[in-house]
Amino acid sequence: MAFSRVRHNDRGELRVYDGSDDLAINLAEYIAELSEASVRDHGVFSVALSGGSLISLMRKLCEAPYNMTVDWARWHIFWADERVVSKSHSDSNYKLAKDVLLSKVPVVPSHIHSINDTVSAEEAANDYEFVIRQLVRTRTICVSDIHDCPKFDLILLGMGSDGHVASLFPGHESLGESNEWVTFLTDAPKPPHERITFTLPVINSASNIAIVVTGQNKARGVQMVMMGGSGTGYNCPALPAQMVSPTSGNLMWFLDSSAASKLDGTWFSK
Ligand SMILES: O=C1O[C@H](COP(=O)(O)O)[C@@H](O)[C@H](O)[C@H]1O
Repeated sequence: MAFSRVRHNDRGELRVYDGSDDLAINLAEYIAELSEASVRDHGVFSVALSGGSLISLMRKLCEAPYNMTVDWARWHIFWADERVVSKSHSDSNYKLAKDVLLSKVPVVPSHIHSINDTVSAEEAANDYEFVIRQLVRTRTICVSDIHDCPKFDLILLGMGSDGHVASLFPGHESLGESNEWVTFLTDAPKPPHERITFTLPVINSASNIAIVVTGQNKARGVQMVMMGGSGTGYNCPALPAQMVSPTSGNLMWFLDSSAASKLDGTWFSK
C-alpha cells in the first residue's frame, strides 16, 4: 500500500506515510506524473520550490527511474520563497536545491529562475516579479483563468512549526498582500530576516499545490490546520497554511506519521 492513511476534505487530500523513504518515493511519483501531464498539455512544467526539509524529501527524483524518465529539459524552476543572501550562502534556498537536486539532473541552466542576490530585498522581489511577468506574457508560465495571476503547474511548500508556508508568517502584513505577486520582508520572525515570497493570490492560483510536512515538532501545527484552530497572529486569525486554498487547482498534503500524530484515527474515518 502506497500510504497508510488518506483523507479528502476541504483542506485537500491528505496522505500519511509511515516513514520518510515511503513519503519520498511517493512524492517523486506525484511530481513525475504532474511533470508528464503538464508537458503533454502545454510543453512546459513550471514548478516552484521552497527550502527547508522539503528538498531532501525530493531526493528520489535524482534516482532511477525518474532521473532518466522525467523530461527535465521542459522544467522551469522557481522559488516560492527565498532568503535574501548570496547564492553560495548556506541559508540560500537556491543553494540547497542546487546541491541536493538540480546539480544531479539534466535541467537547462537558463530554466532555473533564481532571485537576484546582489540587490536589496525590495529590489529582488520586484526583479523576480518582473521575470515571472515576462514568462507569463510568453506563456512559459500559464495564466489563471480567474485573474491575471501566474498559474504554476506545481508549487511545493513546506510548513514551519508555527504554520508558516513559503515566507508567509503568522500575523505578518504580507499575508494580506493582494496586488503584488512577489513581496519582501525585512522582519521575518525566523532568520534570515530578509526574504522574498510569493503572495497568497499567486500560491492559490497554482494548478497544483503540495504541502510536505514531517516531524513531531510539526504535529501541533498540522492539527491546528486540519481541525481549524486559529493562529497566533494579532491581525490575522488563520495560520498561513490554513490560507492555502487553491481557487481552481488541487491541494495535496504529504505527511509522515509523526507530523500526523495528533490527528487521531477517528479523524481519518470521518
Ligand atoms: O524558512 C523556511 O521554512 C519553511 C519550512 O522549513 P522546514 O525545514 O521546517 O520544512 C520552508 O518551507 C521555507 O521555504 C523556508 O524558507
